[in-house]
Amino acid sequence: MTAVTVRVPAKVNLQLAVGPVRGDGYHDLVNVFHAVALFDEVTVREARPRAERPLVGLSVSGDLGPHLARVPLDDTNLAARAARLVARETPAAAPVDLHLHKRIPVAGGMAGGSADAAGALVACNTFWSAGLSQGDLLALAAELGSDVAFPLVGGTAVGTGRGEVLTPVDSPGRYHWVFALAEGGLSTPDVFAEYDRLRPGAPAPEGDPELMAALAAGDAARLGAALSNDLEPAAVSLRPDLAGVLDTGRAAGALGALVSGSGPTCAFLAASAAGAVEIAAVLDASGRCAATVTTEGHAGRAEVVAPVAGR
Ligand SMILES: C[C@@](CO)(OP(=O)(O)O)[C@H](O)COP(=O)(O)OP(=O)(O)OC[C@H]1O[C@@H](n2ccc(N)nc2=O)[C@H](O)[C@@H]1O
Ligand SMILES: Nc1ncnc2c1ncn2[C@@H]1O[C@H](COP(=O)(O)OP(=O)(O)O)[C@@H](O)[C@H]1O
Repeated sequence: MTAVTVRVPAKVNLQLAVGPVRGDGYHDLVNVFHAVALFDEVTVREARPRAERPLVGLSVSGDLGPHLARVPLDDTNLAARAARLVARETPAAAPVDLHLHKRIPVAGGMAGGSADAAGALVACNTFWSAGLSQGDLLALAAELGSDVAFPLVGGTAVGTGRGEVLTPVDSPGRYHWVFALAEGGLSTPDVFAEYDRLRPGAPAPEGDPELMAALAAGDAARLGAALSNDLEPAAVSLRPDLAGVLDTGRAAGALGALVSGSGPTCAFLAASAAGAVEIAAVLDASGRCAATVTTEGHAGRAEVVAPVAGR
């Protein structure tokens, strides 16, 4: 095999209930992940011959403008870390070049780095014929971050613990989404710290039965009304301009609106594909966001799209 490409989805959180800070610095969550059809692609190929061949070489491309420069190309890149974890389990692993083609905004609350890490786990497992099971990959994902396991499962799933313990949700609905992308990003730890400041003594997180009923029924209007994110006040406190973005999308007819994860991307649920295009047009014309993306959910999990056989 000379190359493997894995396509891996972004996420939005349909519910994000956040408990008090734990002894280890994390927060217990009830995190309803929903994969959307906005994909990064992770390609692994045999490393080009060069003077010094690191185990994992890294390059990045994409149309994200200035966002792309904020993707680290050193050992801290989550996808490179993921590749090295697979190599740890695969003594015969030969050096590879890892390429990330990014469409998911960076530090946008849509788990782009986590998606790349999940994609790298799947791609390296395939490329090196490492033989790791889905359970093995989920365990490695949890070592990398709270959000890395979800793209290995895809669809819609409830995350508990710090978000890494996943229970898939059966949902027949096909939902139409608009994402309003922001200039700049928000740091996830900063948003959790602002949450602790705004809400000392938060209660233990609880799932929302109304949201689960809306998902089971595939009822977009009901789902829109049930969307919730405990981190939203913290994200808006750090980025007050997001309040205007949310109001603009709501006034344009969104069934529901919320900050995605720790933000600053804002997500809007539309009644139809045409409705999503209209909401996006209003957001674009408002000048309140950097760009918009319309797409659908839920999307599938990380999957190999282009294995290239032979040498
Ligand atoms: C908020 C969420 C919602 O899905 O997503 P993003 O907005 O980042 O996409 C996640 O919980 C982010 O998960 P992830 O980005 O993987 O975070 P991690 O690397 O595990 O942790 C980074 C930091 O975030 C905080 N953190 C993260 C998860 C959690 N359950 N409690 C926390 O307090 C901690 O300060 C931690 O040091
Ligand atoms: N492959 C990657 N893509 C994007 N960011 C990455 C990656 N690896 C590490 N990072 C770092 O992770 C931070 C969070 O990025 P990202 O996962 O895109 O956002 P979020 O956690 O808000 O969903 C970035 O600011 C960047 O420094």
